[in-house]
Amino acid sequence: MAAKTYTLEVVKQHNKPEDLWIIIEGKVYDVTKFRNEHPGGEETLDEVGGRDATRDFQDVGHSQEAKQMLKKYYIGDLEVDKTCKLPVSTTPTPSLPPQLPPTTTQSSANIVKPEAANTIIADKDVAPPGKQCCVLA
Ligand code: HEM
Repeated sequence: MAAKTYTLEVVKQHNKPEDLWIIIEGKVYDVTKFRNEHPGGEETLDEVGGRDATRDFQDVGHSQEAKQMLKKYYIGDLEVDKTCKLPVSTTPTPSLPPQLPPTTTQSSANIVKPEAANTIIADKDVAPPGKQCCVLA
């Protein structure tokens, strides 16, 4: 069954100690029950409630055990805003013009190579690293 998805607007509403959700790497976690048990403190989680805590979570250098614990609090995925420009790794390959086989009058140097086309698109259309879409903004 497909995972439940939540928009950022919905997640934002769960930002109170008695109703606390956070986002880590595009996944939504309900940490309401965990906040009292968090070894890093309740306030730490309160501060990131209702928003993307990916960077905060990574900056601490959480152990493998901590990463395993995430599963317990997972409630669904963040719905991707389709109007956002995502990093190139998640952008579907753009459709390219059909490539004609080289003829005697057309040198292969004139054919647009898919890698080259991607490079141009990545240069002007993709959000700079660290500014991932609207989520971390
Ligand atoms: C569901 C999400 C989270 C889980 C399951 C979790 C779990 C843990 C665990 C098990 C530890 C003990 C140390 C370790 O094993 O790495 C820890 C420590 C800590 N966590 Fe989290 N954590 C979560 C989210 C966060 C977030 C979002 C932040 C920052 C905003 C944070 C900040 C800290 C800090 C500051 C410590 C103390 C590190 C230290 O004393 O060295 N945690 N966490």
